[in-house]
Parts: sequence; C-alpha cells; structure tokens
Amino acid sequence: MENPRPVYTTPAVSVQNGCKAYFKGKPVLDNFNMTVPKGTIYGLLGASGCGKTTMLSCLVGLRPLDSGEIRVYGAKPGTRESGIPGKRLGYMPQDIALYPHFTIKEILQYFGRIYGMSEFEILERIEFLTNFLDLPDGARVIAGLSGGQQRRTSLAVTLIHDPELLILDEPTVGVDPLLRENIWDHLCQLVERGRTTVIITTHYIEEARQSHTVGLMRNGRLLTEKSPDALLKEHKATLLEDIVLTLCRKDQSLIEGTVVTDPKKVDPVTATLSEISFYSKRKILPSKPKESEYNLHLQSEIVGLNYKRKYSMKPTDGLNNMKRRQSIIEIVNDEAKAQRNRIRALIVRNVINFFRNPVFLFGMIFLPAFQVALTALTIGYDVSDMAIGVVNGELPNWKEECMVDIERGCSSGNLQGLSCRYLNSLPRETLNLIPYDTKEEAINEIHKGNLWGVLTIPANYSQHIVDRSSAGNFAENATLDGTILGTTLDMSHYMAAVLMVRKFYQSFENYIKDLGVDCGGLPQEFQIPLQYREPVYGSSDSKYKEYIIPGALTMLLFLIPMCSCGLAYISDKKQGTMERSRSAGVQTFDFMMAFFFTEGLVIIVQTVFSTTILTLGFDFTINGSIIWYSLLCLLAGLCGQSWGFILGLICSDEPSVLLTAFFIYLPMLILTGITWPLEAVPAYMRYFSYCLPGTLPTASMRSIVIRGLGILHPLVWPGFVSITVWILVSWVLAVIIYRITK
Ligand SMILES: Nc1ncnc2c1ncn2[C@@H]1O[C@H](COP(=O)(O)OP(=O)(O)OP(=O)(O)O)[C@@H](O)[C@H]1O
Repeated sequence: MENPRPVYTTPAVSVQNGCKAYFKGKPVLDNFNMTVPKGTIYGLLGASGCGKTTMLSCLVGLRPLDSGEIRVYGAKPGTRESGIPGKRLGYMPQDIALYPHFTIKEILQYFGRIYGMSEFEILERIEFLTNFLDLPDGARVIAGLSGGQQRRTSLAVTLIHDPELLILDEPTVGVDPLLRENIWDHLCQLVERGRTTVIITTHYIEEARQSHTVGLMRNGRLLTEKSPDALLKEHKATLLEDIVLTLCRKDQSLIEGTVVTDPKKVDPVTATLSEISFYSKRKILPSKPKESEYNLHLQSEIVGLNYKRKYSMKPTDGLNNMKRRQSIIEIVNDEAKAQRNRIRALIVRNVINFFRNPVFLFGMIFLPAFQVALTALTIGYDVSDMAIGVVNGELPNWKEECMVDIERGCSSGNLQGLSCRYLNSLPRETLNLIPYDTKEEAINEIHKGNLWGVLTIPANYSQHIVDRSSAGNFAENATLDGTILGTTLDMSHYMAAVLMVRKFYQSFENYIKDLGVDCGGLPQEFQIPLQYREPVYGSSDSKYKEYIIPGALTMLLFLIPMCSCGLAYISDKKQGTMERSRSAGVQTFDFMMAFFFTEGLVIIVQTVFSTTILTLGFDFTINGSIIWYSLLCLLAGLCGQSWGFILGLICSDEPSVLLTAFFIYLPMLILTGITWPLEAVPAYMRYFSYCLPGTLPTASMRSIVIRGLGILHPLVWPGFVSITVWILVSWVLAVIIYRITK
C-alpha cells in the first residue's frame, strides 16, 4: 500500500541547481535539484561517493554551495532566520561523532544542554530513547560500546530534542534488522504527527520503500524523485533495487550519448528527470524556479524562532515602534540565553574531557610546577669540583707542605711560602687543585678533557712579592714577572669558565688584602678601587635562577595552553564532534568562550601550584604585587590559548599542532631574553624580539618579581599592553582564519 503523504503546500527543503566542488573542475554536486515536502520521509539513495554526505552537509549549513540555492523552511541554512544549524535540526553524521570518553548519559546531556533543554526534559528524553533504541546503561563509556551500540547512541543524540527536521546519514548501518525496523517505525510515527520531516540516506535500498519520496542520486545529480510505489508502478518492477540499476544504466548511456543525442529533441514535459537534470546543466531547459514560486507563507510556519517575521517588522506592519523594539529585545534575549546554554554545555564538556584523561590533566597541572622546580633545583648554583692543575715553581711538593697551618704575620718567616697562602685561599669545594710537575704536562691534561685549567706559580714567588713591595715603583721587570700567577683555562664552556674566573679573582683579592693587613696596611689600601654598594634592586648575591625563573614560568604558561587548546580543537575536529556541535548551533565564539573559561581555570591552578612550590621549596619571593604577578600569568596563558586556537584551525592533525607549537615556542625561548639578556642581543634582533608575545611580558614579570614594581611603572606596563594586544590580535586572526577555512 502506498505510504500516505501528508498534503503540504510548501517544501521543508528544496535545492535548486546545487553545485559544489572540493577541487576545481571536479564537481561533487552537479546541478542538484531536490524537493522534500514537509512532514514526509525522503530517502536519498545513491552509490558510495556520489555526493550524498556533501549534499547533507550543505543542507545543515556546515558547507556552502558554490552555486545554486538551498531553502530549508523557506530560508537559507546558516542564516539566523532559518534556525539551522540549531535546535530545529537533528543531524546524524555518517561517522559516530561522539566523545569517546563520555558516558552515554553525559553525551546526551551535552547535546540536550546545547539545545537549551532543561535537565528534567533531558532526563525524560534519555529514559525514552534508552528504551526505544535499546541503549546500554547510561553510565557506559562510549569508547567501550560495540559499533551498533555507538550508532544507536549517535541516533539518540540526534533525537534528544525531538527536532523538526531530521537529517540522518546512514543511520541503519551496523544495526540489526529488528532495530532497523524499529527505527523506521519511529521515523514513520514522527512524520505522522505532521511536525517532523526526515531526510535519510541509506545503502539498504529496499528499506527506503518506507519513505514517502525516494531520490536517486548519481554523480552529484538527482536522477529521479518519486514515491516508491509510483516508481515501482512506472517501471513495472517489484524491487527498488532493480529500478535503481535501470536508472543508473540509463543515465550512463545518456552521458555516453547513446540514447538522446540531440538535446533539442528532449521534451521538457515528458523528459525523465535525468534528462532534465543533464540538459539543464547545459542551460537548454529552464529549471530554476523563480523566487516567487517559493511559498512565502512558509516563513510564518517557522516554529520557535520566528526570526524572519520579527526582523522584517517595520512600523508600516501595523506595529508601533514600541512593539517592534520589544520584539527585537526578545530576540536578543533569546539568543543571549541560548548562547549562555551552549557555552555552559561546552564548559561542562571541557571539564569532563579533562577529567577523563588523567595523564593529560596531570601534565597540565603539574608540568609548569615541575619545570620551574627543576629550574630552581639545577640552574644558578656555583660550579663545583672543577679540576685545576697547579704547577708550583716555588713549592713543588705544595700539596703536603701547604697542609700545615701557615702562620699569619709579616716577619720574613711568615712571608715564605706565600704561594701556599694563595692556594689555601682558593675555594676547595669549587676548585679541585691537582699538582703537576710541568706546565706542558698539565696542559696536556686539559686537551684530554681531564682539567679545566692550569695555575702556574713562578719559582721564588714569595721572594718576588717581598722584593716588589719594597721596590715599589722601581721594581724590575724580572721581579714583576716573578709575582704573576698564570692561569691557562679551558674557556669552551662559557658559563663554567666565567664562574671559575670569578673564583680566582675573588680569592686573589682576599689573599692580597689579608697579606696587606698582616703587614700593617689598611684593608682599603689593598682593595680594588671599585666598590659595589648596596644594589637598588636584587641583592649582591642575586642568583641566575632568580633571573631565569620568572621568564621560564611565563613561557610555560604560554606553551601549555597553546598545545592543549590546539590538540583539543583538532581532536574535536577529527572525531566529527565539532561538526555535530556546529549543526546543533554551536558557534566559534561559543567554543572560544568555553575554552577561555576552562583554560583560564587551569592556568589559575597552574599558577597557584607553581608559585606555592617555588615559594615553599625554593625561597622564591615575589617582591611585587601578587595580583599583577597572577594577572600576567593568566594573560600569558590566555595568549597561548588563542594561539592554540589558531593552530587548531590551520593544522589537520595532532603531530602538526605539536610541531607548530614547538616551532613557535623554541625560537621564543631564545628570542625573548629568558636565558640571555636582550641588552646583549644585536640591535636588529632585539627590536624583532620586542615584537614577540613573550618578550615584554617576561621583562615585566621580572620587574614585578625581582624589583617589586607596580603595574604603572614603565618597566611593567608595556608587558601587559603587549600581551593584551597579542591576545586580541590572535583572537581576531582566529576568527578570520575560521571564516576562510570554512
Ligand atoms: N572534505 C572533502 N575534501 C575533498 N573531497 C571530499 C571531501 N568530502 C568528500 N569528498 C569527495 O566528494 C565525493 C563525494 O563524497 P560524499 O562523502 O559526499 O559521498 P557519499 O555519497 O556520501 O558517499 P558514501 O555513501 O560512501 O558516504 C567523494 O569523491 C569524496 O572523495
């Protein structure tokens, strides 16, 4: 018996001359025409790759057509008036497109919240759909379900809000025959109520007999569009499959020109749809209806949003300005409420995603703390145990002879063995002094990598010192040379060598001062006439790690959100959940805001945790305001997050996100003055560095932490301005890239 088709004057969906190509010259949709009456089931059939999914994604507003026109409930999908994407639509993509770590209940709640349903409504629908689709227990995690169970859950997500238009891309694949029948029965029940329209694609041709209309698609075109019974009657067939085969063969011969060779002979009235479609492409037959042919009453049928009616209201519509304004306020309020619901749902989604991935969560929270603690533990300490060869021309057996306590004083006895006195003044924990007989032998050991340097003490060193002090300005060259302690160092490791040289200098200054005082002089007389007084900022024993930690923390708080945000975006994209959320009405701004809140929270936790560890465990002191310090940490994280968004948009998979993130981060480590002062960087590189998002904030962070300055200080505010500008620029850039890539 022929499926009774409800009588409606207007189509729910109509496509006119739809064309779409992913690559130029290779159309996927080729003058595609389709009309889906309201309140009916439309079965779209066609071989794999003929363009069904592409067509559906255009219908739901995820992709635009290159040319042609789509009307869904009288408006273009993607426009506010159509309400699609949004809650009028239930779209079930071909892929499962569910978050694998979510439970069944959580995924249904997520989409229910996106659609603005109350928790009570959602639970009611979950109960109904669980029974109807024979879903497993709601606490089961999606990743652990069988293929069929996942598909049923995916269908439940589509039905959760009981939408007006159901677009189902192969919903019955992998579903057992009994359940398949149930699904079709349910679809029939839905349309019988008169409110729902269903477009369904399937590879099981015979099940499409339950549709009111069957559309047969081939190579991006619609070959026919009729009720299954009409088709069976027309072709005197018993199986739809036979008709599909016949029509495809006919179309093939038409393309090859074996049936109709003269296009002028095609009668627009009696021609088959395939002939019309084929020739309309060549602009021989008129096929596109005029705008007036659309039933404009349709707009008033829009349930729920009524955007078009409200928006098109003019004072002449009989409503006074007051009422008009009231309507606009209502729309804005509705939209704001819907947006709040979507953002809330996305925030809950992000939180679940975090907690379902403990390794990721652990890394996010602990990585900055771990890294800065490691920095504090390893960087900035004095060198130790540096092997130095000593060739003492004065006392070859100095190792033993210098062991005895040398009496201090200025008698001739005290002034023997001064080399011992200098050697004993050298810090033994830093410099491990090893005796050598000759300089050549010791230098050879440097070449072998066994020594960092050689200290040579001339023969009669003590006597030369005494002679030099008594001769004063008249000392002879031989005497002067005899007082020189020679060092030959391995300077290949710059930092180690600098620290070593500092030790030689400091020890020599102390040794000579002590000697002078012993001989009746004043300490000032033997001091280098250059004094380092109390520093304005920092302390005279400031450590390198105090310099490096603020920058390291800022950059880590930038890197981690950049990676996590980029990776989350990519996985959402790859799983198909992003398209699904978009079809439910989620917008880019909603994604951004939800990330803004959840990542912001993570950044706060990271900052608190890292700072606590540094303060309690490593004597880290924030001399400035904790508020400005925290705010700068937060801004650094948000900047990283917005860059992560851009990475998510431009990259296609996780490895490319990580690679690009490190491509950004590693040069910044070098260029932002974290490890090496910018003042020591060549001028042309320095100005480039200032433009990077990490440079000025790192300098500001140092000024807050070490110098204790406030936000209004000229050494601080540029960092805040720079990073805020970077956040704004990258968010705008993200929106532009989204628009382009879309
Ligand atoms: N994002 C894309 N980029 C490039 N080409 C694409 C893209 N999506 C689909 N295509 C190509 O467009 C053509 C139609 O694909 P589509 O998925 O619409 O077919 P389909 O009829 O739904 O196939 P199936 O029944 O196997 O799902 C195919 O040749 C496919 O390779």
